[in-house]
Amino acid sequence: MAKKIAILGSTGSIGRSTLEVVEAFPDRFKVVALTAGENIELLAKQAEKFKPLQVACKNEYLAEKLKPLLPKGVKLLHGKEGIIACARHPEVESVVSALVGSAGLLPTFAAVEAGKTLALANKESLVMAGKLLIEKARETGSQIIPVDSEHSAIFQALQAGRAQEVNKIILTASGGPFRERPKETFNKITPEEALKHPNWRMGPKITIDSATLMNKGLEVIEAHFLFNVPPEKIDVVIHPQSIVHSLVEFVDGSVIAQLGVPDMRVPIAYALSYPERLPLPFPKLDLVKASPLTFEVPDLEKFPCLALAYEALRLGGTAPAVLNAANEVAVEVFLEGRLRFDLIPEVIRETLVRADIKEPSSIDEVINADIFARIIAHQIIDELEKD
Ligand SMILES: NC(=O)C1=CN([C@@H]2O[C@H](COP(=O)(O)OP(=O)(O)OC[C@H]3O[C@@H](n4cnc5c(N)ncnc54)[C@H](OP(=O)(O)O)[C@@H]3O)[C@@H](O)[C@H]2O)C=CC1
Ligand SMILES: CC(=O)[C@@H](O)[C@H](O)COP(=O)(O)O
Ligand SMILES: [Mn+2]
Repeated sequence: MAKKIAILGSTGSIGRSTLEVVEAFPDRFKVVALTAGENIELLAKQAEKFKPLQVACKNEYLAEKLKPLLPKGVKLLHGKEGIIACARHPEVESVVSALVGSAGLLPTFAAVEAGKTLALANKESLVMAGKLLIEKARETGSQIIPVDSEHSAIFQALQAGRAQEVNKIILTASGGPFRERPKETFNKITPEEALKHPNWRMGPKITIDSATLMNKGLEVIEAHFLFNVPPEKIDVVIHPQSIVHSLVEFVDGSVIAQLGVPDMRVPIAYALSYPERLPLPFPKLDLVKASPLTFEVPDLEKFPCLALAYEALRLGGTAPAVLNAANEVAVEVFLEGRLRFDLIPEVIRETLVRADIKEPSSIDEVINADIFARIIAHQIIDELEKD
């Protein structure tokens, strides 16, 4: 029987890679629902090809434009409610959460609330509301399987031992495009330069996060919530080749790693087929060609975002949500050309100082923290513009 899936964010980098996996295994997966933001032309093409029961896009205006492009019989929804309805669709077994940023929080939470298996790419939802999401998953029996390459690697490596035998988790980071660039020139970095990731083709937001190392910071927080490991047992090591996707060190000193070519279709397929492995028809790793594999200590002075993420995780409560919101604002404004690259961490640091941090008891409280942090971050950017 084909597994029935919903893909939230099917027009994005992860969404499109997921559909390539589905296309390679048409008997294994049936697309029930697809959602897009603004790219309704691509959504219409995907609907034509994969024949979902239901689709949703960002708003009513776009839905009106999408309507005539859709094949007959496909139900059309829009807005947050429409995307949430796709996540909760009664026929859906697995939800791929591939929205970017805080827009992913409510649909991801809805999938977990509905007890779906969650193939999670949208790391921001775990960063914002990790404790609440994990608690809800326990309550509903929803299984969360990571799609993020490092977390997929850790998820696989953890299967080599027991929870109490884990000494530490080691996340690998490529170091991004500015690993070797002198810090004194960071004020001159352009969006075009920062959008050139050395190893992965990804959406713009995560590509900038990789360039600041905030992506690794978000991944430390993601790992903490997914695997219930304290921050002091989560290390980051720079590995410029992105072949070793991450590692787990056990109490006996054994270190178990997962390796592979940098291709997101591999962790996506694993998250969809787990515990099975699919015979993927994609390029495999040639160890000799990939050599040498090298490792370095991250430079926290050059890349303060990583240290800020550890700090937010240690502060707890709404601090990771505040960090995430400030980062989303700073990245957006940087991409608009209105904020210097080297000021991204300054905006985040100052937002954390000014925000009111507390323990959230509901998703609504997390969303409030996100809204207030965005206001503060914009104020800080306005102040910086005046200087
Ligand atoms: N790309 C990668 O290789 C990896 C990504 N991730 C994570 O996966 C997630 C997705 O990343 P990626 O695929 O690169 O991002 P993209 O920007 O490529 O895609 C984002 C998707 O979300 C949709 N979207 C954005 N905003 C909204 C909104 N407000 N309402 C509805 N839909 C919206 C976009 O729609 P549209 O384009 O139609 O506007 C698109 O389908 C992120 O959390 C990222 O950190 C993790 C590991 C690797
Ligand atoms: C593919 C993936 O999982 C990304 O999160 C990737 O790891 C980004 O690369 P960096 O290691 O440069 O952040
Ligand atoms: Mn990753």
